[in-house]
Amino acid sequence: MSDPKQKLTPSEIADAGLTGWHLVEETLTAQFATKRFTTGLEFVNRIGASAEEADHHPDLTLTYPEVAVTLSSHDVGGITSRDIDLARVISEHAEELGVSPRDGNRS
Ligand SMILES: C[C@H](O)[C@H](O)[C@H]1CNC2=NC(N)=NC(=O)C2=N1
Repeated sequence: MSDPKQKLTPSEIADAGLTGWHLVEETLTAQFATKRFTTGLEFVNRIGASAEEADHHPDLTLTYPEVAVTLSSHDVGGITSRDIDLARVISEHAEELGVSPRDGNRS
């Protein structure tokens, strides 16, 4: 899982063991229950900063009371280690803010 340009297989993605993230049509998606709009906004800002740092960018939807995240690597048309790494960072931000993934299923 080290080559950031290598498209990962569904089983490699499952092996990453990401809680709350789901494989949907070549993307990795998660919904986080934020309870308050301002918490969602802070969550989105932290994700944005990490995305800039990584130079890898998710699709984000901020609503009340949820933030939806979709990750994929546009250049290869699928999921790479860049998405897995960013998903982990996003899950860490969620934990720090007390934001929980909508369910605990693994992808
Ligand atoms: C040059 C720069 O690294 C690329 O354009 C990056 C920027 N952010 C990106 N984000 C995502 N999700 N996929 C990409 O292929 C991508 N490419």
